[in-house]
Amino acid sequence: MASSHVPLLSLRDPDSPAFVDALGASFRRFGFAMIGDHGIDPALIAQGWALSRAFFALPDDVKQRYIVQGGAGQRGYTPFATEIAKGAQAHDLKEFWHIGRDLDPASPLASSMPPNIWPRECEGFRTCFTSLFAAFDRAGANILRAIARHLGLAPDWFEDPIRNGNSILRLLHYPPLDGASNGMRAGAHEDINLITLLLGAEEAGLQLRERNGDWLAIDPPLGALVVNIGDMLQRLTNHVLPSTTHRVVNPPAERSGISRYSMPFFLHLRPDFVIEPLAQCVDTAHPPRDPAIRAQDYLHERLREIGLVAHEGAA
Ligand SMILES: O=C(O)CCC(=O)C(=O)O
Ligand SMILES: [Fe+2]
Repeated sequence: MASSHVPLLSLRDPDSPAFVDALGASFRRFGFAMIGDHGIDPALIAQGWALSRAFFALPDDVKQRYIVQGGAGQRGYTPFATEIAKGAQAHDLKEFWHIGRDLDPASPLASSMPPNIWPRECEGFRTCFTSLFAAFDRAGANILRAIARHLGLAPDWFEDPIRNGNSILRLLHYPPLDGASNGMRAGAHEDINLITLLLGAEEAGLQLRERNGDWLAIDPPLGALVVNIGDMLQRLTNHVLPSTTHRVVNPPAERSGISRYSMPFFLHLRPDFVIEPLAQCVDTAHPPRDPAIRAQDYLHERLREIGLVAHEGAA
């Protein structure tokens, strides 16, 4: 079979027609892109990795103090084997920490974006991840400018829809496998949000599902950003840009004693933004596929499906 791979792009000039074309082509083909030159400070990223390792190395009873009861895993700590991919039999073999946007508590959006919590045990955590959140937010906005151009929209089209977006920075830890583990590091799923920016995929395991059903390993060079389309952008573009199914498979025996760490930034729309297919992506041959829905309502529907929001009556 002809080899296919996700090309490595540079974000040095996000408005250049060459970048816009290459990014658009990669997203249409794979729903994924790889960006080497993303502009996020390597020293800040290195500090982020060190703090993530330090937090997950804490004893379970300490980590569990940072579970936000009734918070749908949107802030703080979510223990090992809590999240489950939609329709999967076994829970994911991962634990994670979520950081959201620091919003003025008086903002009308504050009810759908709870305040952050911070682990006392890890000095510098708040400062580092507040800066990293802002850096991912900027890189994401640049990628969305290129996506807007690719779709024939004004380059600043996404600026207002993502202002005060309900984005989340996730620190992920996939612990060593003991051999008896039932399930997968992350079962096959699609991301809920607009686009995802992921660091850490150089430790093998991430795979995307090609249109023909084959699984394709994502193998970025050290430090590169893996970017993928989520369901909200798929809905907005009437499926022109596909939200591609992906998973994280368990390592071979010789790597199974090693933790895997990754850091996805789920870039979300403003909670009150209404997602409906763009006129640029609809014609008689391609009628609208999905009904209009508020970003916040869609998020809640999906969080229930993956086990993070309790079912009706249990909340
Ligand atoms: O850890 C990875 O490489 C991917 C994580 C992922 O797909 C997710 O958290 O949605
Ligand atoms: Fe994902």
